[in-house]
Amino acid sequence: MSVCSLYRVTMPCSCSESHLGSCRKQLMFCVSRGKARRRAWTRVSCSAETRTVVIGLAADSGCGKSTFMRRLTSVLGGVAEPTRGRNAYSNTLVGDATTVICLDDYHALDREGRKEKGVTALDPKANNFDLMYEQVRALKSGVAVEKPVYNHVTGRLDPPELIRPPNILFIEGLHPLFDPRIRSLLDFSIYLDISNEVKFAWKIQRDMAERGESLESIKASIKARKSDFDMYIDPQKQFADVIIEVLPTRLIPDKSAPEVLRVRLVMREGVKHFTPVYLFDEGSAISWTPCGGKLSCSYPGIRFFYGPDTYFSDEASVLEMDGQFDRLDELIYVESHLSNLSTKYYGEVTQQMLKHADFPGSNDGTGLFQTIIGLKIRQLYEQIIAGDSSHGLKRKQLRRCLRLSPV
Ligand SMILES: Nc1ncnc2c1ncn2[C@@H]1O[C@H](COP(=O)(O)OP(=O)(O)OP(=O)(O)O)[C@@H](O)[C@H]1O
Ligand SMILES: O=C(CO)[C@H](O)[C@H](O)COP(=O)(O)O
Repeated sequence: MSVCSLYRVTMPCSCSESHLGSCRKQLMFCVSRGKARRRAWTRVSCSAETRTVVIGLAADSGCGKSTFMRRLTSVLGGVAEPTRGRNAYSNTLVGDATTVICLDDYHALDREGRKEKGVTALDPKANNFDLMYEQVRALKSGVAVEKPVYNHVTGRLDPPELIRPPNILFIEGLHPLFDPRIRSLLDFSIYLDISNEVKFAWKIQRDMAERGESLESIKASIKARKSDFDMYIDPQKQFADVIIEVLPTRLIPDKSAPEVLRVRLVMREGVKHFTPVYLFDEGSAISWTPCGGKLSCSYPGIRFFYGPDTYFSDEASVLEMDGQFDRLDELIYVESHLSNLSTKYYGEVTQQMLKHADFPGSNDGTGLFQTIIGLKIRQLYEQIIAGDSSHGLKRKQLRRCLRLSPV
């Protein structure tokens, strides 16, 4: 009887039962005289995959990126927290499955340098796109990086921090969609398009109430950034897969009331792993005023609209919500009329919204659409990983990526 050496092979497989993990199977087999004799599947384990999915979130400063990120990381499992350890001024958030890096960290000119050269942080000259590209590319391929840290308190660059590749990497900031090399690394992209009236209202609320700035200085800062915003930030929306537009309501005639919002979720057609959400009937144009016995609406009420549209000459679907909810638990009524939500169980959108009822925008379309995008990103991630796994099962590829180790 020949002596048999035992080998173990680890290979990917699909893992529907896992939340955000992926599945690895181990095959034990016995080799004698160069031939595999006996084999047995030994273990199926759900574990973090090395594949990093990269999502870009672009918006001007004070447009709700951090608030959006808090919702997203909650939907994706876990709370994203500041990186523990060395730098208290780190801008990075690390969660169980996600890492959020803020692209302010790639400012090539610090506050003093920008002042000397007379440029704003929105100007590409003030940012190091080569390094941004190299580091996002490294993380996407599973390699940790030493990322710079821009310190918003001192206005200087601090010593770099170590960033390990997560399951999902969010790059948020002023320019995630600016450089074509970086755009090519993104699996999905979002642009927050906040109208001037609303941006102004949010900025006043934050910078006056929380940071003690004067109304005059806020106005001056918005004015000083306006031309660079129009030139370098706003055009990025043409490259986004999904755009969330936030505008004043149309429900109150002759008044731009930024406290009541009309929010439009623009979803480009044909985006890989993303199916647009629809109301009642896919592809139809529908206007819906749901305020009746099942949804309490005080003045000025709520109006939904859904229909096909074009965005920068591309086909898109738009879902719009104007107005605000009185009672968040009644959102289930709206949720039950929406399709393609990528929920895992009935009422998941409502449950997520109730969980974070204290976040800004929870009673209007901003919170609702951010939550839906979170669920869509979760599905996108799972589909990408499942795709990798089933490809991994193809024999030729499998041979290339097998890790063969004697037991
Ligand atoms: N959906 C919303 N509804 C109402 N207010 C909001 C909403 N989102 C954000 N805000 C408010 O706007 C202000 C800016 O939000 P946030 O800090 O999330 O923006 P940001 O884009 O991360 O800003 P920065 O880039 O300057 O750090 C905050 O005061 C926040 O409460
Ligand atoms: O636009 C910004 C962030 O999105 C900031 O203005 C930019 O990062 C510069 O920061 P600071 O004003 O703290 O020097």
